[in-house]
Amino acid sequence: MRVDVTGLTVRYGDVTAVDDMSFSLESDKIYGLLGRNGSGKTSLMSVLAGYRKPSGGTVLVGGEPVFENRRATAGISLVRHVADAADKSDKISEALTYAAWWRDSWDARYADELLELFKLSRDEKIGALSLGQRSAFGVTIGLASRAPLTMLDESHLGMDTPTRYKFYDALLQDFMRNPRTFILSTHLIEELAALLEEVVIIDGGKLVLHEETDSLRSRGIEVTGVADDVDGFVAGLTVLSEKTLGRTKSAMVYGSLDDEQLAAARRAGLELGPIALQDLFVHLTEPVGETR
Ligand SMILES: Nc1ncnc2c1ncn2[C@@H]1O[C@H](COP(=O)(O)OP(=O)(O)OP(=O)(O)O)[C@@H](O)[C@H]1O
Repeated sequence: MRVDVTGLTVRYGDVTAVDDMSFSLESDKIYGLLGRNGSGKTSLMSVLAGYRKPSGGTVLVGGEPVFENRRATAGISLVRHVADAADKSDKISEALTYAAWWRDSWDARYADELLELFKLSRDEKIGALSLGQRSAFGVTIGLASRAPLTMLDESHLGMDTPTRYKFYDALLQDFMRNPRTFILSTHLIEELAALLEEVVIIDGGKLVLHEETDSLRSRGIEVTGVADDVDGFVAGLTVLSEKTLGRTKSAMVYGSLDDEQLAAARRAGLELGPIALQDLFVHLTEPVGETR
């Protein structure tokens, strides 16, 4: 499902959470939505889901405005950190019935498969679930909705590492079987990078960049080698982070290297690799003057 956002503004009283934002997302791709705390991710997704009326600008999903448009919102699923569609005293089975009622595209058999994958029982009360289990239940609702636009807001919260990887695998497998547009908001870009075709970074309610993940990686480079050689090589370059292990050092450098620099790196026996996206993200959203 295609998404077109033009001049979108979301205000809460005096607070501008989304500030004149414009971008378009194509159908059937997995997008990462990245932003620091309070950058406007949840506000943006709430408007895309039709939960909230924009204060200004337009949002079209599949070419249609979404606010108070039942036909458009039937094709959209937004799962926030907690299973907010469900009453905490509801059992999982009751919450699933509600989710199924709301969506034409709901796949009950797939929901059961996901419950089994995440080891969730239908008789469990939502309020009795741990944070990680609630997140897994949210993912179950999000994936089984099979909505043409599915948005998962920090859906990995509280999940342990094996569960997060189960979630990523399930999402990718289901995306390949049933392509649709996913927007995944996350702080764990490194873990998700293999899934994300494009990344949207926002900061202070503004769009910072919208770029293919591979092209984002080419904005920097990791330089590894003997510590003194690395230090000599990166002098004068923008270094985002450094790690030292014994005599070996790795430095994340922002920007690309020219042919001369590449040749110098080879001569010095330095290894060059892709930059850590997490470091790039921090750099691109770092307030001026802030150091880590
Ligand atoms: N209901 C509200 N009333 C007033 N201000 C709000 C409300 N919801 C969000 N805000 C403000 O809008 C801004 C954006 O918040 P939003 O929740 O959209 O950011 P976020 O990127 O999702 O944050 P996080 O990563 O911390 O969840 C913040 O300054 C926040 O304090």
